[in-house]
Amino acid sequence: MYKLIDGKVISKQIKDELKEKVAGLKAEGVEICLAVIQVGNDPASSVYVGNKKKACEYIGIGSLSYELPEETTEEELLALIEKLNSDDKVNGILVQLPLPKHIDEDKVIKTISPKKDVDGFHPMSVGALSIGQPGFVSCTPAGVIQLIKRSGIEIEGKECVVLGRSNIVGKPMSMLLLRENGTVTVCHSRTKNLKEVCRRADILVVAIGKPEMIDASYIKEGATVIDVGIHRDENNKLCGDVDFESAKEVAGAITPVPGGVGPMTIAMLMSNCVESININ
Ligand SMILES: Nc1nc(=O)c2c([nH]1)NC[C@@H]1CN(c3ccc(C(=O)N[C@@H](CCC(=O)O)C(=O)O)cc3)C=[N+]21
Repeated sequence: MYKLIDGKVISKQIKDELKEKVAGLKAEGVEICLAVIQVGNDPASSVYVGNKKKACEYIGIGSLSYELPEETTEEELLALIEKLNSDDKVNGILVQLPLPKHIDEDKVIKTISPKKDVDGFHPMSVGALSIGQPGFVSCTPAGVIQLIKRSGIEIEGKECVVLGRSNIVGKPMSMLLLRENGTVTVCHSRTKNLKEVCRRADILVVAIGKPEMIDASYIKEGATVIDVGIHRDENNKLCGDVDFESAKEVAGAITPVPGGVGPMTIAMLMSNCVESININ
């Protein structure tokens, strides 16, 4: 019998803890504010941005939202970021990705002050994580660590396999598992014997970006399986990178999609916003 790792329940716990902290800070006269920038009106992005604003409201964090037209130039976006960088009332800046093709994402990410980089995407934040110095940690991998720990699953000494090597998930995920004293293997689309490598894992984190690719045959009996993927099929139904129905037959603990990692990403964004007061 598998244990369902419920991201809705755990993210609610975290948000409630943050809400209390924020109320305490308010009583001392400290206000927190997140600026959210969206360029264009991709419907999926609008849903995420809306969820972030709702979470801010719930916790008591102020939010400024900038909905810029698709034709916004890179210069205009960078100028807005510079303005928010030097605005003392703004603690965190989030630029929703992906951006329209005419805007250089790397340039945008580098322009956000590392002190306000609540997404943890700035090279300074990534570098700090890799050498164990304080800085913002990318929200999705941070959320995965919370899911594992708050489910009472130990990471130290475990075989951890991360499937995927993106800058936003796979790479920071491997650094975080290492920080927790896991033994970490990162694999990807060119890995030989992928199935065998995955089957070594006590903890398997899947962020490969292929709908329902990982079935029971990739999973060791009793392993913890965390599914970072999120896809929408032709009937608008959400699914992950893991074939849940198959995987649950062998996994010891597993996250669903939706209701797994997704809600944690937003909870950890809120956590980074609260953390930002120690950095400013
Ligand atoms: N600068 C930036 N930072 C991000 O953190 C960022 C981004 N850009 N661009 C897009 C991705 C995606 N992302 C998600 C957040 C919440 C859910 C989430 O709450 N998912 C729900 C389902 C939501 C639904 O119904 O669509 C769930 O899995 O249960 C999913 C995905 C943050 N991202």
